[in-house]
Amino acid sequence: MPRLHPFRRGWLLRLAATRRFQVWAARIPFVRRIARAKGAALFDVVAGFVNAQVLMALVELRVLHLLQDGPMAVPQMAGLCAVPPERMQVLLQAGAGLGLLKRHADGRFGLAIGGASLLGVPGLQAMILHHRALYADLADPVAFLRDGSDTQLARFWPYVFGAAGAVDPQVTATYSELMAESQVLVAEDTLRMIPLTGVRRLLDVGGGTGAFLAAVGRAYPQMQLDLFDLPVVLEGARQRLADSGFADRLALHPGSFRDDPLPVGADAISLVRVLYDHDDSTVLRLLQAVHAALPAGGRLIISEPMSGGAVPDRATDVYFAIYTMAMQTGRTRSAAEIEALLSSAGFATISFHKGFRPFITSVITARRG
Ligand SMILES: C[S@@+](CC[C@H](N)C(=O)[O-])C[C@H]1O[C@@H](n2cnc3c(N)ncnc32)[C@H](O)[C@@H]1O
Repeated sequence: MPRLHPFRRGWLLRLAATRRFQVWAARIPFVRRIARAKGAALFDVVAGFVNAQVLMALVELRVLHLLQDGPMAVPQMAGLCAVPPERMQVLLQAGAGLGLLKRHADGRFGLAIGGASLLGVPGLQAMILHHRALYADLADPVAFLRDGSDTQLARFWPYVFGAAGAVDPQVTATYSELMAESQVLVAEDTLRMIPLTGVRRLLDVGGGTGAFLAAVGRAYPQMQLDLFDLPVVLEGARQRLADSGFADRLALHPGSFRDDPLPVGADAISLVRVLYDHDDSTVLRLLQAVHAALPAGGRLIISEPMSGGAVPDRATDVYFAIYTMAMQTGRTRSAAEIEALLSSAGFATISFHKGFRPFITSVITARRG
């Protein structure tokens, strides 16, 4: 829609909210098309939670897996999923409505391309299932907004609160697995946007079990790799990376960036999906520590989903902003906010690279002057 003067825009908004306008709009062909598109978009928002819960049920009941070898009849699926047949029919029909399943002429249901693709995205099913905690927190959204001090999601991810060693290894393993699986797409996009040619040694701070470094290691066979994360997380990384094929160029540095200095010697440092877990003062201290650990001209790469800021973004300003709010400790920042923190920490030559899938990641690079 063309940009309107604020006065005319206010008038248009008041008009659009009247029933008379909507009746008129439905009669005029061109306006009717726009009104229908706006109506459909609005309905998508209204239906969003139900769509998401249908998806949750399909994943939890492993419906997509069950249909991997071919279409099945509703009674058979009902038996396998222990759901009454008439309810299973509704669920499968809903899955087809969402484009995940296909309803065949004989009434059986099979996988559609959408459902098959979902099975192919690494970590996506585990991600979907962990949303149970977020949805529980959002069951009363107004209560959540007024006082979000006790959320299930924060309990799901206790590592962000804990100092090194304060976290249960079992919980850490679950969390690290989820992070490592979902890291594949983040690494793919980050490395596509930011070639690391010329980097001799990369330190990945908060690098989890090393999934990002593994992708870097494969793409840059000469690069030395350093991984810094909480001791309990690096325990998991050690086993994972032992037979990765580049253990000889990888050094693990257990520690907490809240309390310990960062190792020096790398000419580039990456922070992948780290900043949005923490408040501004922790982020500023971390960026100052990164600045201190880099040599003059050293490079920092920040990769995470970012708010659209002045131009609100559908994915990051809804999903990630609410998600990080439920996490309680951090927030989804815009590129401009991260850039301001980088400047305060002493960085120069800061540039923003908007992701081609902003819901996966965007990147900011900066240099120590
Ligand atoms: C959201 S995860 C991202 C992991 C990985 N970079 C990725 O994108 O998959 C955040 C990481 O920061 C680490 N982390 C949190 N607090 C930390 C601290 N105080 N010191 C070091 N690492 C920390 C966590 O253990 C976790 O591995």
